[in-house]
Amino acid sequence: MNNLLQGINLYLIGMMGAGKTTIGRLLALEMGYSFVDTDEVIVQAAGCTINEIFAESGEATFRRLETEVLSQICAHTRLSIATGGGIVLNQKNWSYLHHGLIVWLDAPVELLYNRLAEDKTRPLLQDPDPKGKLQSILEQRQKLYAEADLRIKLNEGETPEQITQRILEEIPSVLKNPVSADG
Ligand SMILES: Nc1ncnc2c1ncn2[C@@H]1O[C@H](COP(=O)(O)OP(=O)(O)OP(=O)(O)O)[C@@H](O)[C@H]1O
Ligand SMILES: O=C(O)C1=C[C@@H](O)[C@@H](O)[C@H](O)C1
Ligand SMILES: [Mg+2]
Repeated sequence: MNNLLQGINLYLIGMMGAGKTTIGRLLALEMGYSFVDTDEVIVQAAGCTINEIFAESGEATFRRLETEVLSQICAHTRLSIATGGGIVLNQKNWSYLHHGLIVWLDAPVELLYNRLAEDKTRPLLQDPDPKGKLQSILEQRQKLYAEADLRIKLNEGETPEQITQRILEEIPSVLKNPVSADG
């Protein structure tokens, strides 16, 4: 699997809770890539949590940091990158994402809700109606996520390992110059 993408970066996009961080780590291991998570880089650089950045500086500041981090990451190769769920909102980010292969983890709202109902680390879900909020965010972003090179529809009950294998199997179908089995 080490030569599957010939060094180009793989970017995972999708809603919060879709599994970008979880699957991104596994893909990195399988492909012999390093793993980077834009949310984690932002937290390390800012020295505080995403909740704190949103509360103290606002979402616009978080989005600026996100773009800055992405611009630096995309200068590197051989990376599997888990992005933040809102990375698709800024048009400028697409110029960076398109340096690599973009994979959309497309999860239904019900699945996202089941995973995140007890999770307090996503500021946008601290809402009296978190399921309704997930639904409205997905409606706003659906068309943007659909700009990905590869869409992976997720089903309840599928393990991270199974999803990772499915992505690896589907990647060759969207490569312009796929690597042959022996190359
Ligand atoms: N296939 C799966 N089956 C069951 N649980 C999963 C699966 N994938 C991820 N999870 C769990 O769902 C939660 C959210 O996953 P993860 O943090 O990877 O999502 P994310 O897309 O990175 O979200 P965010 O955009 O907020 O960073 C985690 O608790 C993770 O362990
Ligand atoms: O969907 C979103 O807008 C977000 C998703 C997370 O990954 C974090 O980037 C943050 O909580 C915002
Ligand atoms: Mg994540």
